[in-house]
Amino acid sequence: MTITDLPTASFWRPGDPPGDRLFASVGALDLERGGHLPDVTVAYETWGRLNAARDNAILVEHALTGDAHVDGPAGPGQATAGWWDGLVGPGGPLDTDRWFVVATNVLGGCQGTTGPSSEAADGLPYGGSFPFVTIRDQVEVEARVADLLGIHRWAGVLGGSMGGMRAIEWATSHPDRVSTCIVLASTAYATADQIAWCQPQLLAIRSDPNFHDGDYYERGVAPLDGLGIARRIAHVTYRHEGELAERFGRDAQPGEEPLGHGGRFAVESYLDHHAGKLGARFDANSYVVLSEAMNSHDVGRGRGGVAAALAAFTGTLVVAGVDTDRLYPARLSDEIAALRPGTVLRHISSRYGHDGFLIEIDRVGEILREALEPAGS
Ligand SMILES: CC(=O)SCCNC(=O)CCNC(=O)[C@H](O)C(C)(C)COP(=O)(O)OP(=O)(O)OC[C@H]1O[C@@H](n2cnc3c(N)ncnc32)[C@H](O)[C@@H]1OP(=O)(O)O
Ligand SMILES: N[C@@H](CCO)C(=O)O
Repeated sequence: MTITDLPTASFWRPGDPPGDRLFASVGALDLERGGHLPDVTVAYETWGRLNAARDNAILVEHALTGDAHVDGPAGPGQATAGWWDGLVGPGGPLDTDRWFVVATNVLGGCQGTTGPSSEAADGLPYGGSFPFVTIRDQVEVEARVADLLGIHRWAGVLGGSMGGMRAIEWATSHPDRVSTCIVLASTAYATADQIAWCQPQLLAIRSDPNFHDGDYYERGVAPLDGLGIARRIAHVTYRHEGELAERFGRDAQPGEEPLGHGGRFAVESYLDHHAGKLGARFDANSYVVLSEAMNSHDVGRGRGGVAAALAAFTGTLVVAGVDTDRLYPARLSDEIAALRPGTVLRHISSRYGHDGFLIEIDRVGEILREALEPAGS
């Protein structure tokens, strides 16, 4: 296994410079559900310095469409600033004077880590032949990156939504390698409701005539209609009904007449906008692979249930739900706390719903500071 500054996998922008991302080559991987990847590369970013004792490292886990660029200005090849801007830096909640912060792009993704758009052994992108990966596989890959960086035990592993799934899986499958685990707007297992919302999204992508069972890269046309519909469905679940009512009500999109053919309500235009934005930065195959990985999530699967699985973790577990989250309702955080004695239960109050874990930066910062303080003092 090696660390290199050369990318071996990327999507949309194969000619883009690597920016400030780093790349770790973690070797071949046998997957939980039987697939095999001969050569896995992980894109990651770091902030701060690893201390001599190698005990000040924090792993930040991104959500479904996030990436390793947690904080900082937009770099070369990066469309936006970090998705948690303001949390990482000197004096910040993830204080880089104290912590060495690491963020990896997830296995199966499309922002530098091996995924369906990466080159397979035949020199062509995997496309539809990319194997089924689970959250456990993703954590296994991250454990190899930790090995490469010389980090045996993380002072903290934290994330929201799909990132929270990986965080709690870390605490479960590597209990001796995590001091503090922070799980935001997430769950110990994918619920029936989450799997149900996912199904029409995957159907939309797979029904797009440009999908071709995932083998569309060589054809030069991506299944953006399907991906866009998936994002629209998902985005509604990420926001709160009351927020949409307050922001958009029954307003017409300016210049359009929704009470007739073709005109849109403002909220429809808003969803169209988010669909277009995602299509410009994300791969439909990765969307499918990561959605199915989320559906696989259950820390208790094959381990005697959630409570038995979490019993092995003796570090600090902090969970926080968003009070208006209809996709990962706060009751799922409460449930983790009930099943695992000693869990610290916090809440994030937000008008935005699930996306509150991305938007309520001040509250998230408070929770992180409080959670990490004992471990670092
Ligand atoms: C390298 C990278 O790209 S990193 C990106 C990684 N991103 C992530 O991990 C998270 C993905 N992002 C998200 O989930 C969401 O975008 C969030 C949570 C960040 C959005 O949070 P918010 O700040 O609440 O944004 P909101 O949902 O209100 O959307 C604002 C956008 O809608 C647009 N909008 C608002 N109303 C309308 C309307 N009626 N019609 C069209 N567009 C509209 C705004 O102009 C704005 O556009 P912009 O984002 O292009 O500037
Ligand atoms: N808005 C988030 C939601 C997923 O939790 C994302 O796109 O990653």
